Amino acid sequence: MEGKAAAPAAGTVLNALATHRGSAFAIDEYTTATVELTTETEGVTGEVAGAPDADTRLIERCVEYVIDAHGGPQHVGVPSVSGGHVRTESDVPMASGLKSSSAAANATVMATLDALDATDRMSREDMARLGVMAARDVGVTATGAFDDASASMLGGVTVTDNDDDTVLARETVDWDVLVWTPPERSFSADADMNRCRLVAPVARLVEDLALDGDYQRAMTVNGLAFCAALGFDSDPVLDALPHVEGVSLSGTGPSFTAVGDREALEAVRDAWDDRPGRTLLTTTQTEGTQTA
Ligand SMILES: Nc1ncnc2c1ncn2[C@@H]1O[C@H](COP(=O)(O)OP(=O)(O)OP(=O)(O)O)[C@@H](O)[C@H]1O
Ligand SMILES: O=C(O)C1=C[C@@H](O)[C@@H](O)[C@H](O)C1
Repeated sequence: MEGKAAAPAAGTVLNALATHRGSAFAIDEYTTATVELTTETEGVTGEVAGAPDADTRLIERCVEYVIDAHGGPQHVGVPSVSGGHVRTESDVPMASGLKSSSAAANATVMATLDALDATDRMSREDMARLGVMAARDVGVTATGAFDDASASMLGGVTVTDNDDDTVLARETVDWDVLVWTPPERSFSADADMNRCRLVAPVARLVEDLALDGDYQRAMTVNGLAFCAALGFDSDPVLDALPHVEGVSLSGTGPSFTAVGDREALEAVRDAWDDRPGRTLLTTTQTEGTQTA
């Protein structure tokens, strides 16, 4: 029994760390999960291609949850599924603000369902919720990050309430996207929630703008507020503002994303290329997570 799925990374419109309401958009960069299930051995093992020391608890827990729900004798007969192995391969740098954890969880949940021939037994929103449950269990998230998970699962841009894991709004968007990823990492679980709560009034304004569909201005206000709250230099935002309306720190950093038309983003790239790390010109993604 083998299944495979690919989930897109995402960028931030509104960081949920202040109010637990967030907004994110899917981008055309992927994490792929391959899952093999067995009826012979007990337990689930995980592997991240090219990163032998990576923490695999999130993807293992995702497989376990899907087996618990859909791998029993009533679904697959006897013997039922008892274990498996999951391997991820990713273009999305880990812990860089581009929602690597949500992409890994979504790809793994859908790949496990694919291995069970059961992708039609769950709604896509519920698949994202299962990944969020696993992320909460293993402690890789601050709020559950349903904003990131839903954007990566459904594609387009979503606005969510991460306390009850509901989608408040979803739209498809067609933007070019510039990403700058510095060499450092920044784990969401280590973010200073107390400092983020200080910018809650600004986060509520960003939410209003996002729910009005004014995503790009929302993003920029978010970027300035969360650079201050999370201790990141806001100069990358200022570099971009002569050229685009939408630019922000993504997730809990250190990556930044800018959105707009390609010519404007090429001008931003000239400025961001002087910084250490890598820049990438890509686009938004509207299909979300898919079997591969
Ligand atoms: N390709 C992957 N395969 C397996 N697990 C992964 C993968 N990518 C990320 N993870 C898990 O997610 C954790 C990083 O989560 P974290 O939320 O800090 O990063 P992020 O999602 O990239 O950041 P942000 O939420 O700011 O965008 C890793 O420690 C690992 O547990
Ligand atoms: O771990 C979390 O709860 C989050 C992490 C970041 O990606 C944020 O951008 C997101 O809104 C919530």
